[in-house]
Amino acid sequence: MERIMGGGMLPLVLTSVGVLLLYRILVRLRRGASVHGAVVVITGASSGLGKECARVFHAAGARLVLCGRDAARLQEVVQELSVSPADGQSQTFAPRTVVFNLAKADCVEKAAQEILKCYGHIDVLINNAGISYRGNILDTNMSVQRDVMETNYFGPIALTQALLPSMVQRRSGHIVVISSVQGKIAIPYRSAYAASKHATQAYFDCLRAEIEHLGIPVTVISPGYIRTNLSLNAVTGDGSKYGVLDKTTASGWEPRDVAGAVLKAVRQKSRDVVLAGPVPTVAIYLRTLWPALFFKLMASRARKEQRRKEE
Ligand SMILES: NC(=O)C1=CN([C@@H]2O[C@H](COP(=O)(O)OP(=O)(O)OC[C@H]3O[C@@H](n4cnc5c(N)ncnc54)[C@H](OP(=O)(O)O)[C@@H]3O)[C@@H](O)[C@H]2O)C=CC1
Ligand SMILES: CCCCCCCCCCCCCCCC(=O)OCC(=O)COP(=O)(O)O
Repeated sequence: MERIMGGGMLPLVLTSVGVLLLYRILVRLRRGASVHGAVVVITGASSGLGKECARVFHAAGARLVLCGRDAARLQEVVQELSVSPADGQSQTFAPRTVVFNLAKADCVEKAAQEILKCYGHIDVLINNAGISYRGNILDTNMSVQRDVMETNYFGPIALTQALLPSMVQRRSGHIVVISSVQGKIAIPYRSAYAASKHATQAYFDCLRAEIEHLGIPVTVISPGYIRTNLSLNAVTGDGSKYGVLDKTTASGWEPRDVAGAVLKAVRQKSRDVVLAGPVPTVAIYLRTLWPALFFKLMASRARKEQRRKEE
């Protein structure tokens, strides 16, 4: 036995241990940084993707600050999380809540101070809250165009700018925004929504470049359809609620899976993530590489939708 260990076995054991260590290092690098104990702020945490993000970050041991307009719905999420299981060995923390309306400029600065008071600092800001829109530009009030911009663009950037100085001071933090495939391509009858998401993409791309040297990453996530209440809550051209669960939304990705991808993007500090199937992905490339064809396809889509409405 001794002869075997001294001769052929020892190098074999050492090589196996080396390979195992290398494998564990690679797995850890792929998984990225842990969020255990990290202070993670999530806007729009009362439903849909925000609520699922709350679930996965909570399970991973993050200290959450959940934001939304409705205190009672946020408390329901806190209750649900208090009985939801931790991910493996992680210790979990009871979430805090901050209630405010992102579309009201004068509320955001005060809310940012309240958020900072929860733990004294924040590690990750996930700008998730948003509303959608359905309408023909010809019949859409300017007030609706502005309102969608307030919720989807001005609110998130105001919150980001209010929280950023504390991250810069600590030279630590991470800004995430949930945009959409419609931040990369514009589809007909979604003008307010697509414009707000294009503006979001542009702002956070600028921010990424401006703060990279401070070690604060910026992640823009652009999902395709997700099975949430987004279309039910969408506004129409006259400001009334659309109130329909579209087929595209109902057959979209599971919010849980998208939230898992958000956690992965945070751990890996990804810069730009598109979470979509082959058709939207090809459409994004087409918009840049063959715009004339893309515009024809969009015009044809608009005509078809118009005919459907007239039938
Ligand atoms: N579902 C989809 O197909 C897709 C969604 N997205 C994006 O994902 C994000 C989450 O949407 P989703 O979960 O789908 O939709 P939901 O309608 O389920 O959730 C939207 C969330 O935003 C919050 N919110 C809306 N308006 C405001 C406001 N003025 N101030 C503060 N919070 C507000 C709502 O909270 P409350 O009403 O309680 O205040 C709610 O929690 C959005 O940015 C959306 O654009 C991107 C691609 C596809
Ligand atoms: C394989 C050949 C493909 C050729 C490309 C044809 C172009 C087809 C257009 C595809 C359009 C995709 C739109 C996707 C939109 C989307 O995923 O939006 C996500 C949302 O934010 C949903 O919000 P909404 O309120 O609109 O439901």
